[in-house]
Amino acid sequence: MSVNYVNLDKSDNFKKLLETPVCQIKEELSSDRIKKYSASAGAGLVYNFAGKKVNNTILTLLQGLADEQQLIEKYKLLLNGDVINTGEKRMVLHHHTRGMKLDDVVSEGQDMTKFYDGEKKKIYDFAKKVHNKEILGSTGKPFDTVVQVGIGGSDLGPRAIYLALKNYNKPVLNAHFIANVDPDDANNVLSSLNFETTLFVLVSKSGTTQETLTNQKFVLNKMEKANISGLVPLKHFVSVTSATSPLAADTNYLSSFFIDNNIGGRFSSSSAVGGCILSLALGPEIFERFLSGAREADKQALNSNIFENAALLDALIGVYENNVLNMKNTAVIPYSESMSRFPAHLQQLDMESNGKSVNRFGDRVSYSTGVSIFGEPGTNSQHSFFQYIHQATSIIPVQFIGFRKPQIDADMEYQGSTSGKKLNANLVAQMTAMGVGKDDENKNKNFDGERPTSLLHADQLTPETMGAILAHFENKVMFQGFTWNINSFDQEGVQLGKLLANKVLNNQMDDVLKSYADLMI
Ligand SMILES: O=P(O)(O)OC[C@H]1O[C@](O)(CO)[C@@H](O)[C@@H]1O
Repeated sequence: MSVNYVNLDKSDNFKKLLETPVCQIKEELSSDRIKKYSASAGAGLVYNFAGKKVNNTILTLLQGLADEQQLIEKYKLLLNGDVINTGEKRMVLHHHTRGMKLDDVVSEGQDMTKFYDGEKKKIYDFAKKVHNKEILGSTGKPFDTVVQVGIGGSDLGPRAIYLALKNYNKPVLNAHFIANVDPDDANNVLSSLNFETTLFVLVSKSGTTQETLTNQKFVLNKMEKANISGLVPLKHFVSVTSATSPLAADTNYLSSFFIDNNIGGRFSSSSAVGGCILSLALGPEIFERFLSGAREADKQALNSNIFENAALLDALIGVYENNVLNMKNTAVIPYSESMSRFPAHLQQLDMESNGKSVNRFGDRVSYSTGVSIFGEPGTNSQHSFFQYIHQATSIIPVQFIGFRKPQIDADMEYQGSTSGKKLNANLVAQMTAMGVGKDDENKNKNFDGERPTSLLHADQLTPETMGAILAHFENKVMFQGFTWNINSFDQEGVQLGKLLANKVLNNQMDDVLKSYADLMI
């Protein structure tokens, strides 16, 4: 299959979109539209886009744009192991970690399905032995706690998913996370733990990340200082890394699990990076259900019809908002406290992937790529930054996420309604207020409306739904990257800061760096 990688501004459908009159949500929104404007995301997850500034003309052009930019063909090439990550000359294989593939893919002589399944089986066996108390701490006590030490993609996704699912099924082991090199944070987490019953999962794909290696030392130091008779600190550590990293050579860990360089950090939640902590904390069965939800969403994303492919449609509407309507921010608001860290994961996923200025061939692009993302759970966010979203002069599209049922059967009624009903009443009220607004003679109390919203909804936040939500956004980011003709899978923009931090630590500073350093060190 041959495809053309072409900049967005060369697309005829994009040029037509620029000339097409913008539609008004207030005029379009109706109960019929709310029923009709829905696309399946897989695994029971549905994307409702009735609150978007799109009509049939615009949607037809977005379908044309998807076809013209060969988005589905490019997804298929990615699945089949094309070197899609041109910057790092790598394949992009995170779909394969959840069993989503078209054909077998071989990388460096290795069948990748066998590799990912093999590491997953090693993790499941290890987790079961920990749960069955066949594997014990070095002083002979069973493990009751697991702590992931890692940062960025080695922290955000696994942490968000653990928090999302720990209410669904009581954790087998309680999980904690240490990411920041802030000593107060590591100290806080460690101060509440019993080292004899704690297992640490050190996660670094590169095995060179300064913060993670420092935090490993921090933990080891604390364990040594605790002076517990018979405690062998490294026998409370497993590592998750790539086979080529310096960590891979260290055989002192209790066990080691591997990923490979074809999995980007921010796309690694369904690999051993998420698999190890989530299988230990929640159990292999829950992780397997999570993977099946992600796989369902990946399959749905193969559909070339935008009305049957939520990730594709979400991606295209996002491009339309960014490049035609000039909206450069997106708020992601889950009406679920369990999803409190999911917006933070999306910040890395989306902004590290699509915050680029050059196309996949290294040429500067003349249009904007990526959006800035922020978010907090509702209803808390209503009492915080929603004033801005309702009445500020700049418009921020809102991506709502909601569930019809809570995870725990413990709701109660007060003033005629349950807490869960109040939560979702607020969600639908916000969507309506943002789209339709309210006229008032007092301009201070006037709501213009015309704030675009969408809703990803499902019955309940289950492992399958969580997998589908994760994959939905991964695939959305991928489709947007293809539409903008950029490489979504490298992250050169994070290197300069790392280099300069090392210059400060090694005392190799120029005047500007030295003057800033004098303020802080
Ligand atoms: O897993 P590693 O190699 O420690 O990297 C952690 C994170 O650092 C980054 O490379 C950015 O600095 C992310 O892309 C990655 O998720």
